[in-house]
Amino acid sequence: MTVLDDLVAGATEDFLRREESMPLPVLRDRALATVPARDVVSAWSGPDVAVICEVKRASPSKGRLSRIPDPALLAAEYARGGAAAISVLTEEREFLGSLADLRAVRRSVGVPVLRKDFIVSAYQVWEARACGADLVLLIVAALEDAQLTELYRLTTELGMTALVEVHDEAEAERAAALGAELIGVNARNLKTLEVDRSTFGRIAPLLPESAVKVAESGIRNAQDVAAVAAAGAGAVLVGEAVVTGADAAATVAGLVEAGRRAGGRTR
Ligand SMILES: O=P(O)(O)OC[C@@H](O)[C@@H](O)c1c[nH]c2ccccc12
Repeated sequence: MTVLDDLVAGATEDFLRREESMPLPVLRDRALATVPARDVVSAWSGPDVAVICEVKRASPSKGRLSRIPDPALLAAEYARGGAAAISVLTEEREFLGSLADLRAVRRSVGVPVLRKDFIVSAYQVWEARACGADLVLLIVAALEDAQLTELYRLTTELGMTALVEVHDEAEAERAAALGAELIGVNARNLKTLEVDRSTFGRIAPLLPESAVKVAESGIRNAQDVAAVAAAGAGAVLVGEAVVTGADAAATVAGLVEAGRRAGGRTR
């Protein structure tokens, strides 16, 4: 079993347990009664590199990163620093997240919110919407083509945007074939947990020009933002660097400023 297999197995067990207390028809009614999803991609099509900041307490590779007693407050700090969106890890076992975190964050900010989890079933997509999510992560490495297509369609039908995550050339091809408009390139190999900062530059040229490309993992500072921007990133997704810094809003503002410079604008 790879780390990814383990995470998927755990997330599956957990959603099946939740489904026992909230059957799909009930969840669907909730999701359909939730405020509509916020628009994502059109807002990020300008020259600036959008900065997506993550609420991340822990990870399998690093263990505990930050306590984050109040995710809503942290997300508000990210937004104050200029974050274009907030990613909320809802995986409970290794990342110590929850759907309650997602709901709280969605209420506290005006920018789009991503449910970051190991999504392998329609149930989890409905859950995301019922908690207010505007985006969901779909990890190509965790999904068969038929599942990927089904979950992508459902996400779009519910008015949300899918961030389709790839790690290698073959996955890039599958994301392109899907017609995904938002594609994340994860520099962390979910099988080995190693970060390879050359990943984005290698994979991005294989993706459709029209897709907004998100550089994920291992972004530490302004130089890292500039490097992926030069390789075609329209957005960056940052976790560790923003949860471990002393002043989250200031750290985010520094990355946002780097994203503006990369886009050729200064203000
Ligand atoms: O903390 P970092 O290195 O800035 O990485 C953030 C984000 O890219 C990472 O948390 C991530 C990317 N894809 C994932 C899939 C599942 C869980 C986590 C992730």
